[in-house]
Amino acid sequence: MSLHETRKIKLHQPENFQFDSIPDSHAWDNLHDHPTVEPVGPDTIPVIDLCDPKLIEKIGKACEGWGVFLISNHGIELKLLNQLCSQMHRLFALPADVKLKVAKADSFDGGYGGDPFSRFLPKYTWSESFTVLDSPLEHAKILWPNDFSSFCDVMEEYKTAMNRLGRRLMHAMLLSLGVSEEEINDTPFGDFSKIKTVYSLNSYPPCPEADRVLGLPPHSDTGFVTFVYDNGVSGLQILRREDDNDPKRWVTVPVVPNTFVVNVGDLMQVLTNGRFHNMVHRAIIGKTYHRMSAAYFFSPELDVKVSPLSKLIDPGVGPLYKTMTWPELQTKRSLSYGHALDAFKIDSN
Ligand SMILES: C=C1C[C@]23C[C@@]1(O)CC[C@H]2[C@@]12CCC[C@@](C)(C(=O)O1)[C@H]2[C@@H]3C(=O)O
Ligand SMILES: O=C(O)CCC(=O)C(=O)O
Ligand SMILES: [Fe+2]
Repeated sequence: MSLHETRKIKLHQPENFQFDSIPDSHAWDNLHDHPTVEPVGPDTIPVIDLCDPKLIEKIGKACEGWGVFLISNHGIELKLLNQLCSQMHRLFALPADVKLKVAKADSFDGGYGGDPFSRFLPKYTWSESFTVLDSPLEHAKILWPNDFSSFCDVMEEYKTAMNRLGRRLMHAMLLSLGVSEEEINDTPFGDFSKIKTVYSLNSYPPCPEADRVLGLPPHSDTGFVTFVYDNGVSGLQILRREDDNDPKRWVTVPVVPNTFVVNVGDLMQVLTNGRFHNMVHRAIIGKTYHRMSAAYFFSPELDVKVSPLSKLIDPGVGPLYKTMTWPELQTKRSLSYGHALDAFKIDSN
């Protein structure tokens, strides 16, 4: 398969590149719009131990002040996480023509593809991804006709573990805002068991001109929260700004063994009526190491209506967002790049 053919589906195929310098199609010119800083001093991203007696307080502070944090002691076995990384390696090591057999028909489908923003942006990303909606079985049977179950078994275990972790974290986040267990159980998602399973496995191959290419352009995720686990190679950056007077900067998320990065998504901003803010992030590329990550989008079933929780609505101000379903928000996102939530804002005038 030629580079030209793979480009038609807007995909970066590292094995197709024979280059002395990167092709212009992949060279971004606005990567240094804000300075990049290390996560130190005031930019130290919180690491929260899920067994900390002060968990609720710490989570609340991290969500209000940051929108991103790392979690340790999360209860997911290292053995499973190592298996997840091995399966990611196995998947992305497949030849391009095999991976393309399960190419996404549309950017919001499950399957293999480039990044979903490429249709809005002038350049291609230096990445590939495989998105799973519910189960990878159908695709895995095409990728590995004689051995699909080792991939599926690991993914099934990962899904069960992540849904349990997601529920636990959502409870802690809402408890931190004073929403009681009873009130959480009265939400349309009950105890957060009405959850749609969606995750993306991402691959960011190294690039000799790493500072001119981009893995994923800046975006916020649309679900409640996203859990990112990577293979120990750094590359995730978050756009930090404490208040309007603070200069924006890209903070590189540190690699801390056996932790997940958690970031607040659009639907969490809606649910908390703006108390917690979505987090803009991007993925950059390294010069030497191949980064892989699994991003688990903890989000409601597709027909569930999400609106600000009544407990969190200031009576003097009212709700800041209209009721929406996850697909309605995603549809807005698929029509333009950035600010999908604005379409659901309630004008306070
Ligand atoms: C269900 C999904 C979540 C997701 C859109 C998608 O249909 C499949 C991929 C996901 C992803 C990955 C990159 C960032 C993101 C914002 C995007 O556009 O596609 C997320 C999506 C999301 O959070 O809505
Ligand atoms: O690879 C990462 O660290 C981030 C991935 C991500 O932001 C996404 O899949 O939405
Ligand atoms: Fe993301």
